[in-house]
Amino acid sequence: MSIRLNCLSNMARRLNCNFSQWSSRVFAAEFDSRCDPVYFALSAQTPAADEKQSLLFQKLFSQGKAYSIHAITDDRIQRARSYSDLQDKLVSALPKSCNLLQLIAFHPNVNNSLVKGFFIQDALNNAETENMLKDLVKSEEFHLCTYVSSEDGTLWQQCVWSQRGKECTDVTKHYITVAAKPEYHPSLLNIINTVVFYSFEDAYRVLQECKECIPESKEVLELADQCLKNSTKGRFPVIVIEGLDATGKTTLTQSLQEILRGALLRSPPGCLSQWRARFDAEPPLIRRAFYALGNYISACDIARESAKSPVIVDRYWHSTAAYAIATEVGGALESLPSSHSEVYRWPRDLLTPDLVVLLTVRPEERARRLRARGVEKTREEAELEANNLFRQKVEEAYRRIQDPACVVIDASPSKEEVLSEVLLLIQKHCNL
Ligand SMILES: Nc1ncnc2c1ncn2[C@@H]1O[C@H](COP(=O)(O)OP(=O)(O)OP(=O)(O)O)[C@@H](O)[C@H]1O
Ligand SMILES: Nc1ccn([C@@H]2O[C@H](COP(=O)(O)O)[C@@H](O)[C@H]2O)c(=O)n1
Repeated sequence: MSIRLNCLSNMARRLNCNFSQWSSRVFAAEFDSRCDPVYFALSAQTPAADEKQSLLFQKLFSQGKAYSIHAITDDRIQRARSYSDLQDKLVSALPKSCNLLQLIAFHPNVNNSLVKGFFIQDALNNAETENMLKDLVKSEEFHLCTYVSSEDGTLWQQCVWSQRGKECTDVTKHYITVAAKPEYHPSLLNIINTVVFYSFEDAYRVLQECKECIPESKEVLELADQCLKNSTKGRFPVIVIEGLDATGKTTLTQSLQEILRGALLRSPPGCLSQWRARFDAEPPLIRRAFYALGNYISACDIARESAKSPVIVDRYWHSTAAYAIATEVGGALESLPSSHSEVYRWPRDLLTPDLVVLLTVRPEERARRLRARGVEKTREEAELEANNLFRQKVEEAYRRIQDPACVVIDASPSKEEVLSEVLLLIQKHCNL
């Protein structure tokens, strides 16, 4: 069986072997991002045997040998980067007999309590797997557990492994019980200020914390320092064009610029282009903070240009938030935060456009355009094409963002038809 990697993310605060820290956490192991995870908790007491529970745990733990592992550090930047490194190590070094799943631990309804790691099923109970995982624990960066059953196979325990001198041994054991499915998907606990930032300061702080490990952050921060934090819009309208890849944003924004004799800007702005690939390679916490700051830097240009002419913007805040939310939230479309959730609010200190148009295109037409263009796709866009569910989630998140909400138009018709529809919208919303 090949290594299967489901949707992934980052870890929260330091985890040690103190049972009290873990006892109230719920764990979720995700077999498939489209289905509900298996939720389980730890218990100090021997739980009553339960046939249904036992069958569920058989599926999870008894595939040869099972392990869980996650990074341990208080530093959120280091934690996010360790998680990414761990993912790379596991994907490249685990034997083919292993199945790699996402494992998260969280306190239900407690924001930012989510801790992310991996669950490993080794069908062949390979010594190589155990040695590799024990080596990782030696670096003291990671916390490793194994899962063992009672003799009759009805009860399961989690054993925490720890480095004692030269030996890595299991030091504590806790019973495992099935936990209730939480009201909201646990990934919602870590959206605000982890992948979506609602103020200049919050995004800026992340890059400040990165200065040592990512020297390029200093240059991005210098650019951010130069921009006015509360950019005020000029008297001309600001029109943002949003949409998934190949929905026609570039085509439309160029036509609008010509017809309205306006300025054409984009987010992230050109001055950040040289660092984009660098930050795209970083974990979501850092990558999303970079894009968030990009919006504030673009806002300065928008403020300046809107004093002189109408401004057309190719992607802005809606893109930053929609992609971040859709990527972070595992599971089905229904797992997205509900329409009234605060995650869809506009940042209080970011320049607000007069009109945001969301271009939507039927999936077949979008795929046709992508093929016709024949350009290399970014990792995320390649995933978009492969993953129809993710595409739907990004689009739905776009639609839910408020104040300003986007006006959705079907951009599947010809370029001329799309342009005239958007010009009508501009007339209606922007007094042009
Ligand atoms: N209304 C339309 N009908 C048919 N083809 C279109 C239409 N609008 C754009 N296209 C074509 O679709 C392709 C993608 O368009 P475009 O580059 O404008 O999209 P985009 O949203 O800017 O993509 P990206 O976000 O990847 O830059 C181009 O080849 C373009 O000529
Ligand atoms: N304001 C923005 C703009 C873009 N992104 C991220 O970039 C990707 C799409 O950019 P393209 O240049 O390919 O159009 C997308 O994956 C977004 O995550 C952003 O976050 N904010």
